[in-house]
Amino acid sequence: MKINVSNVTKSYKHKAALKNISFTMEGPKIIGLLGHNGAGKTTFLNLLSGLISTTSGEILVNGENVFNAPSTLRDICFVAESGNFQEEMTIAQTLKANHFFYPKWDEELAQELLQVFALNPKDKVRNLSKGMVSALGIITGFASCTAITIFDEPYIGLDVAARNMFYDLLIEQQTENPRLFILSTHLIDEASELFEEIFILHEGELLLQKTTDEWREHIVAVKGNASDVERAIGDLQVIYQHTFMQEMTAIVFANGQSIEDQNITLESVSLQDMLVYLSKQKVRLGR
Ligand SMILES: Nc1ncnc2c1ncn2[C@@H]1O[C@H](COP(=O)(O)OP(=O)(O)OP(=O)(O)O)[C@@H](O)[C@H]1O
Repeated sequence: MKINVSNVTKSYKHKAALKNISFTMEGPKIIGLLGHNGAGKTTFLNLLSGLISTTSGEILVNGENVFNAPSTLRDICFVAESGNFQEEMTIAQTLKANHFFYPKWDEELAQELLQVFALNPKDKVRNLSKGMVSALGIITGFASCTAITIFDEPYIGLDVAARNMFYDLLIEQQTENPRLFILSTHLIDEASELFEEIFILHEGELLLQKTTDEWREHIVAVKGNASDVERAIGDLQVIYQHTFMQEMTAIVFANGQSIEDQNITLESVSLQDMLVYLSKQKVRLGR
């Protein structure tokens, strides 16, 4: 499955939620779609799922525009943050409707996960707690077996044990039935080990698209005396820089170049920190 995003802008009245972004996503893979509040993540996911249209530019899924080829939507399951279920339906009816819509639906898995998350199929959606709605979303996403499965903040209201269950399922499903999973979450440190590729949006722009290996290899924190750090980093792209009492920390994009100096130390940068640094400085590292 390949998603081509070309020059996409989405404006709501006078506000541009996405500003001329272009990139590709290709699966099977687990992708982390990250960004602070209002970055444009949900807007992008709504566009990809054909729920709203672009102001300009286009999104193609395997060469097809989802608006021109509605059948493509049967291969995209978007589990929205708010839980996009009908309040008056029971859990059983909700799953049945999804079974009907998604051609590759795995009913056995759906039944198994109902037990795992201890949901009663007879309960109405309107009477479920937030965590139960999240669990229903998780069941729907996995059982849909769609080539593109999207989870937007899938675990609101779920405790750590249930979240860990979600992570385990994600790994298990990616092994048994590989697909393109897009996971948008604010719990970055918790989920960062799962991601194979990372996209960071900020104020409607794409600041970073890197595989996890690229990010780990190329983005480093250089620490030491300010003059030593400056000499060591030379003309490397600086993402963030902070000096306190002559001690400097510079987060740099090394892009394969080695950084050497006896008096400096090199440290890895967590994904959570990188998101903060990139957004603060609005540095764009794209592809
Ligand atoms: N229906 C809408 N009408 C007007 N503005 C909107 C609408 N939906 C989103 N926006 C605006 O577009 C911008 C991007 O919102 P979006 O929900 O895509 O961000 P997000 O990255 O998903 O944020 P969060 O992490 O808080 O869910 C925000 O400024 C938001 O206020």
